[in-house]
Amino acid sequence: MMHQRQLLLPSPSECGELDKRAASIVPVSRLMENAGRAVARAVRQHAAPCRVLVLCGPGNNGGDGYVAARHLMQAGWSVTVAALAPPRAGGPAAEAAEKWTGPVVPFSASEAGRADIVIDAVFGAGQNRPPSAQIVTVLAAARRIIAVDMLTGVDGATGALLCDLPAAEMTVTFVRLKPGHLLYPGRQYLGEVICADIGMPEALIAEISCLTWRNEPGLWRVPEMTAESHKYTRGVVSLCAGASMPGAARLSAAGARASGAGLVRISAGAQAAAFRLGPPGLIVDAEPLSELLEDERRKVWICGPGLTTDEVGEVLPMLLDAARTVVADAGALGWAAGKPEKLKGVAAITPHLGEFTRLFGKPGSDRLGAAREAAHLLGTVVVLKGPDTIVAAPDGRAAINAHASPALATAGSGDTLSGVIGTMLAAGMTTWDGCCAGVWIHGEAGLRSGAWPIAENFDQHLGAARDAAIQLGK
Ligand SMILES: NC(=O)C1=CN([C@@H]2O[C@H](COP(=O)(O)OP(=O)(O)OC[C@H]3O[C@@H](n4cnc5c(N)ncnc54)[C@H](O)[C@@H]3O)[C@@H](O)[C@H]2O)[C@@H](O)CC1
Ligand SMILES: Nc1ncnc2c1ncn2[C@@H]1O[C@H](COP(=O)(O)OP(=O)(O)O)[C@@H](O)[C@H]1O
Ligand SMILES: [K+]
Repeated sequence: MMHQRQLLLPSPSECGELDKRAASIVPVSRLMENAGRAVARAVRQHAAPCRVLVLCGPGNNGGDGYVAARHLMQAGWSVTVAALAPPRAGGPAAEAAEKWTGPVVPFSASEAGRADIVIDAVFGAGQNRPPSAQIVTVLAAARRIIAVDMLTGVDGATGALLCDLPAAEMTVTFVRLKPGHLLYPGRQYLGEVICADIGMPEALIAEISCLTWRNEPGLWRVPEMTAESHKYTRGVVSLCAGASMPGAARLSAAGARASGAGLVRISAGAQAAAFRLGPPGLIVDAEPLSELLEDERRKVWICGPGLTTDEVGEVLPMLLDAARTVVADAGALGWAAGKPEKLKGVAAITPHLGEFTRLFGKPGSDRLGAAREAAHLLGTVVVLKGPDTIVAAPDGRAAINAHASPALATAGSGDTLSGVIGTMLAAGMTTWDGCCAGVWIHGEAGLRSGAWPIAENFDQHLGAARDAAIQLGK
């Protein structure tokens, strides 16, 4: 099982905090030696011996570059170094540069173009502004790039692109991945991302004030079935259905059932007859919602899939008045467009980027920060869906999900997700844990669904996906 601490995604500034604390225990020069050696090892495993140019910046990222160059040369590779600027005198990078005895060439596009592989050690965690045109031109001339810590031009905190970039084949980072390694658009420029252990004391990692994690089992635990389980302990999920888009509510209900809810009931009102033609295990209620809400066992409600904004307006305020745990999706998000405060009181919202924008405005290049702000503003968990789904809690915690597949990008897939999240909450998980687990299980089902699935296919894999989450979380 992954420990929560192993899943931390420190931002570059949190890494700076870590480096400062570490300095009194492990000399930075030793961490740098380990980092550079790890880069050289990764390069040797990745490619056959060839001509390598190491581009070194003035900071510690450049320092790692000088160390990597030395180790590759010692392994018999043909290596040259080009320095953007000399390292700060007296620092660990200057020490590493002094130990470089091989050829130094100009920091130029022609040198980059001559090399078989360019190692980018220009800037890493210290990037605080866009790279100059000179740096962009030199990187663009490279045939193959391997990045040290982070590709120059990708913001490690947000995954935002700071300039036009060629893609790296591989990125070797240290200690922990950073948010920018998982967040798009940066993620698609990093190639394979490897995280090397460089001897940073684990106890120090537990001390930094980082509230961002990779979304994997271990961050949360999914309840198991026990011999005494009954349908109410497994959890009851209720949904509101509408007249015009019955499919969405049915997909959401199917997602809830297939991910292990004990009982799923759909409040269909006048549409009950139509819903009763659906799967026999789905319980369809025709009674008015006010009557259904008298049953206190029906705590968790999904509101939005398949509902028009008018229909949401009729039911969502009633659910909130009755203090239900509400997962608001689709139509419920449209109902609150431009007035997100209408959603105060719901447990979780699950917008895709378009819905998020209609609620809160364009998130800009820092979606992680925007999701956190939205969660804080509403006091609800925000699941900002996409290839790098972000789950943000009002208290500042955030998880980034990389466990998914573009196979999920098919209409109805979001409805399935709201059902899975409903099941996790009905099983007794906290809202934050349940949303994170739901997103991971949905991603796992997508990964198991083969090529080009339709939303209905995910259901067949949700049980196994939940089981995988249980087993991996042990
Ligand atoms: N996290 C860790 O535990 C370790 C990190 N190490 C390395 O240290 C790196 C961080 O080192 P630094 O903090 O020195 O930062 P960088 O080497 O990334 O940047 C150095 C300096 O460049 C300047 N700068 C940033 N963007 C610029 C731009 N676009 N144009 C011009 N100048 C710019 C900054 O002001 C900064 O002072 C990491 O990326 C990693 O490679 C390792 O050496 C050792 C251990
Ligand atoms: N490229 C992708 N890679 C991984 N997951 C994706 C990708 N695109 C979309 N998804 C996931 O698919 C689901 C789509 O949900 P949504 O946009 O609400 O669609 P719909 O409303 O049609 O159901 C979300 O869970 C989202 O995270
Ligand atoms: K770099």
